[in-house]
Amino acid sequence: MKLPRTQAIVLEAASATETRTIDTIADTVDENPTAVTRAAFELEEAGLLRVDEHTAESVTLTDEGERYFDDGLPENRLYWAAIESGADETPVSMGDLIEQSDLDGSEIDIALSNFARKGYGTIESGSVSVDAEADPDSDPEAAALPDIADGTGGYHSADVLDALERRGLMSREKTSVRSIALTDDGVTALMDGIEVADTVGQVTPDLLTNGEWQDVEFADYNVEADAETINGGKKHVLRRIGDRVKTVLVGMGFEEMDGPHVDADFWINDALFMPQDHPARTHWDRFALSAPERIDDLPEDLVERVRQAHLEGIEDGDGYHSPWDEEFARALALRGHTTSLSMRYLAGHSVGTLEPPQRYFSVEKVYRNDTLDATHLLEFFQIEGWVMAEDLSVRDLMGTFTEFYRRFGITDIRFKPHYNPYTEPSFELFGRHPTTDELIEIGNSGLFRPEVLEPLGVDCDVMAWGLALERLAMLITGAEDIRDLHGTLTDLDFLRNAEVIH
Ligand SMILES: N[C@@H](Cc1ccccc1)C(=O)O
Repeated sequence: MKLPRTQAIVLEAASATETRTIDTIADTVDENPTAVTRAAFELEEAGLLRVDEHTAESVTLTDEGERYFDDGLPENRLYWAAIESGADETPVSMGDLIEQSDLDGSEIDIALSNFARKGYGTIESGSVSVDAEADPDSDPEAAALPDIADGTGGYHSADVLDALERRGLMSREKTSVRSIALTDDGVTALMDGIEVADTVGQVTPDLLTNGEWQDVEFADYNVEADAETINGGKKHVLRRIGDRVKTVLVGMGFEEMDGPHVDADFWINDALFMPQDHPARTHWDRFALSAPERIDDLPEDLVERVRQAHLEGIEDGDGYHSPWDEEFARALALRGHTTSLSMRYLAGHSVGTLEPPQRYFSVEKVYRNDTLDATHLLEFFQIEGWVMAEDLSVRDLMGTFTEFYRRFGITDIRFKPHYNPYTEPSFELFGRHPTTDELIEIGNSGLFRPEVLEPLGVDCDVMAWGLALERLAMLITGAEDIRDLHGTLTDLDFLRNAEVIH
């Protein structure tokens, strides 16, 4: 029988009496496992081999585990230091021991709790005594570390592996292992003799340049063969959705704004007619800067007009009549919303005075001192936007959102009357989560009040909004916990597989 080279050597390396893993075969024939897998599936198709698949668990040391493998477990180091200080005869002061054992920071706590757990001795009112009979070197956790390090740790008892995993010294990973064995037909084929056919599995640069590709016979390509999954680098799902949002908004005629992440309270709050004693302006909610503490320059005329609006109100309105302090307005903080950018643009401070009609947006990070939970992060992306035109109404606002979300396949949008110091009327937006069916808040919006617009020098209508990119991402991907999307608890499988419509 004639077989392509890889198939021939794989068949010869296989046995009828025992199954051998692809990795073992790959080692024996000195080929890469992917090529061996491909050949094995082709041989299976020809009825010459059986390919079995099962999942196996492999265990590896974490960085911390590696460290203890090199230096010894902290509790063992404490034990030996104690023995050396004679703590098997008379108790020794803990402070001295810690110094001698060279344990640092978090290792001390780890050493103490495991020392007690493993019965190496007792710790009483600051003194340590050890049990001379204890044998930390044959402690099963210590004994498992070298084996895990060289890849044979899987044979240790589940209890020991569990304990190491709980301590964060080891992690388990499931891998799928394929093994092969000869079928009867395979044995017969081998006995009849195998010849290597001149087929080529892959086009190489050499074949192309020397022209041989014209003469060689190519191996059939099995598109159904199970191949190794390669997780290549890709843009983060949130970034992909953010990019899509930008494309959609640009398509709807919007231009992009940018500006500082750290900004003066003046732009973040005062220009928005947020009273200086508003609860959101306390240290509870904002991340204030200590160096530098204040912005150097603010546009003086504008500051004066904003101050007037706060104190006395504008023509048809009434101000807050509460104190307004320019120093307070100069304080710097991480922006809690990107409406600071809208203020800079509307004031003519970023790209000069703007005449209606205008449409602007940004998809940028904002920072809030919130409590982390399934729907809140301390930093998130806001989709800020505004439209400046004559005679805008709530209908325009709703129409814009309906249009925007429709581009992402989201058609069930609800509006709830709301209050913002800077918009009137104001609406919160809700969207239905595709898997939980719950309505989740996805944004906040409204028409800027004259108290905001007049000092900025804008004499037509401006409707505006701040939408949460992460919430949009939850609606698009079905993620139920925002922490799956970014942060330290991200679900890697989710990030690898989540689809974003482009
Ligand atoms: N700044 C608001 C969003 C918003 C922007 C503009 C107008 C109305 C609302 C928020 O962060 O929730």
